[in-house]
Amino acid sequence: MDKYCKISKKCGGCAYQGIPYEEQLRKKETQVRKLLSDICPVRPIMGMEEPYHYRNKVHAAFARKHDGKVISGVYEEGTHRIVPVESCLIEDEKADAIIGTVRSLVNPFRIRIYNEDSGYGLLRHVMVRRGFQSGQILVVLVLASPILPAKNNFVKALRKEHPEITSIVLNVNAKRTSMVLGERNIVLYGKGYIEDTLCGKTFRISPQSFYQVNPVQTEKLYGKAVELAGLTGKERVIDAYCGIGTIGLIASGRAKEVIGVELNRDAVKDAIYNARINGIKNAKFYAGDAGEFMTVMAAEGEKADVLFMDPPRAGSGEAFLSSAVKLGPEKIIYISCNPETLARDLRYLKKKKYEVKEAWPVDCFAWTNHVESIVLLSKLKSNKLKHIDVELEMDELDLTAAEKKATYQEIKDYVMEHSGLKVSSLYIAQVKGKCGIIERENYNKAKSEDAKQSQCPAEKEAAIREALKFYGMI
Ligand SMILES: C[S@@+](CC[C@H](N)C(=O)[O-])C[C@H]1O[C@@H](n2cnc3c(N)ncnc32)[C@H](O)[C@@H]1O
Repeated sequence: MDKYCKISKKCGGCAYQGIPYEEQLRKKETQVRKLLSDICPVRPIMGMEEPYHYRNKVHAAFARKHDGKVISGVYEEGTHRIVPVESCLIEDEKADAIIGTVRSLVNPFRIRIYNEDSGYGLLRHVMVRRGFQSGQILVVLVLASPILPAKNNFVKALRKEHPEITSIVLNVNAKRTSMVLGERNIVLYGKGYIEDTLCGKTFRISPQSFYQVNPVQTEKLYGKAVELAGLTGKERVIDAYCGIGTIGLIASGRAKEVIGVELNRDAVKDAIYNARINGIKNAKFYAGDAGEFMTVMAAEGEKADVLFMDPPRAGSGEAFLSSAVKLGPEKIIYISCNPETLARDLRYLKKKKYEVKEAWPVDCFAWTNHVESIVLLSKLKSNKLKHIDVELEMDELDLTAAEKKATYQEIKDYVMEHSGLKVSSLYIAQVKGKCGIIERENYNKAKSEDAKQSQCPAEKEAAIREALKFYGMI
């Protein structure tokens, strides 16, 4: 039985509240399939076993009500009114408890709450980050000024309730902005960051650095991304939009060289540090705009074998993509949290001699309508057209949208792998016909109308149907 959140309507964070989890997964998979229907086959979505309390980063805005009561939570959609949140089905429970304690300390410590309209007051937000494997906890108090009265006692009181906190940072955000974090950090306790382990590597994560919010799904995401890259140890790999270097460092043991680029300087410092603490010597990280970086690399005639790209929701830009094509990697692994910009960028790459092989949706954001995807692209060989397989007699040339999703050979391979049965193209064509996937006339008919055709046996039909389902064709 799925759990239900009473404040979901006001909060607006979980658009899929009230929808059973299995159905959420189907909706997300269908969404990706629709958006990529003319681009590539979409594999089944990777869902969560326990889709609750997965968010390892929680942040709460603070306000004081007219009666003096302190509340914390999220902004009601489209407004600056705070919806009080004491517990949340997707947030880390320990983080919620820590935010509750900060709330309870505000009045005893006479901390003024920041007022968005007047710009007066001190406490704006609290952000908590928890390492999934390490259990380390970082609390970031976002204040409008660097001075927190009685700060040592405040830290002591917070740690008394939560001795598991490993670091507390005062972040100064004096600007009248909707950005949560300011630029300056003052460490009040501990190291000022947390470390966590992902895919066997340790990562330092500073307050301002990006880190995927769902660690269980992130391991699946990165595992699949590295698997699709099919590295042999000889490759020059680019990790673009690399954050704290996660993907590149995880891939580094199977590559000759890794080059990472990232806009956020704090994240780049983390990436360099992370290479060091993991004893990785074949990775370099650069701070800068990924598009500009790729443009310079391409202009200097550099080459790369594999490109991992994991841009923000807006996707990538023309400068990045056109330079990526010039660098000519054999494979591109595109990781995206926005299937719409993903589809746009894939269309561009498809026109530039890249074959979009397959997409894997991953549910990193249960109960919300967001979905992450990984896509494998491979560079078309110039002689590719000469290698049209005999199976292309079964013609990939005038396929319907559903047909495009898997070739005859892919269906045959799937059937062989999953049921051990060998099936002919004719049988596949017959089953497709039954499923309403329009075939060219001559697939189904023998040359002579009178000639007898063998009919697909029931057992093979069931196996072919299973493959068609797998590829989202029926
Ligand atoms: C979706 S995150 C991915 C980070 C990393 N690959 C990971 O999995 O943790 C996107 C990253 O792109 C960075 N970014 C945003 N715009 C950028 C740009 N124009 N050039 C380089 N990096 C950028 C962000 O700071 C963020 O770290």
